[in-house]
Amino acid sequence: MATALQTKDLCKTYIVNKRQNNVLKNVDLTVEEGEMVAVMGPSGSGKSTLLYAVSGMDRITAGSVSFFGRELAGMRPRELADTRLEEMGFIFQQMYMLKNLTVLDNIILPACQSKEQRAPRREIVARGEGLMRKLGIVETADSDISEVSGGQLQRACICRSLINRPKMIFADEPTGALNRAASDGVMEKLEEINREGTTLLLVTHDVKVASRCGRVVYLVDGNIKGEYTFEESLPRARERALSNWLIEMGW
Ligand SMILES: Nc1ncnc2c1ncn2[C@@H]1O[C@H](COP(=O)(O)OP(=O)(O)OP(=O)(O)O)[C@@H](O)[C@H]1O
Repeated sequence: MATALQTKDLCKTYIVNKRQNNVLKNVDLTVEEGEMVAVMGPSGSGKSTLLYAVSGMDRITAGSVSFFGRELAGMRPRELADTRLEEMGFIFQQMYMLKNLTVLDNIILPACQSKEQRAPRREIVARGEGLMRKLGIVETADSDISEVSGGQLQRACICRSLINRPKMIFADEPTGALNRAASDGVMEKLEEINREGTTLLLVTHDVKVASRCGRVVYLVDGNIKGEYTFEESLPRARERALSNWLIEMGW
């Protein structure tokens, strides 16, 4: 297995109104291929900033981010955009679906933009429908995005994140807008995708969501304060163990 992601002394500073905000401070994080890792931490600790920095969505201030052995900072803008389109998948709490397209058209959009896939539209449509079937939402293919539930829409976002067969998925609060049942359904699918080989890094506030991952990284004030690797196998035991550990971390 390769190392999917590695940061060394990663720093991110925002300057707002001439005031410097050092959000990430020398973060060293390694995610191996095939892992499913949750990032937790207090509000404002820098979780989303970390996710954006390691996925090339935001420029870093100092340090390095290596994605499957390639330095993101060393890439030209076009190469970075192609890497994000072809090799990374993104899932956000806000979903960012285009309102004037159907659910299926939203899902296949990244494949239509892909240079690597270069598949005829009917093949792309078949792949999109196949993913929708797998995620249990194929009946919503031709619906307008305002006509489906939040849980269905988030599953559609997962389909979209998978359409170009990414090596790694980055998810920012993927279940944040969902009720417990819909959240469990989304997490089951993300676990399944992970079992099939896709590496996942996800930010969450939810102990139940994080307890479905293999490892939890705890961020405080822009630094990794600790990490927890699960040894328990039963869901309840995992949740309890993680809750106890989070309390020790000061959560
Ligand atoms: N685009 C931006 N410009 C300026 N400051 C920003 C920007 N994005 C985030 N910040 C600041 O960075 C800090 C960390 O924000 P971030 O969203 O990464 O935290 P978080 O841990 O994800 O928080 P939450 O759990 O509340 O979502 C905050 O002080 C925030 O104000």
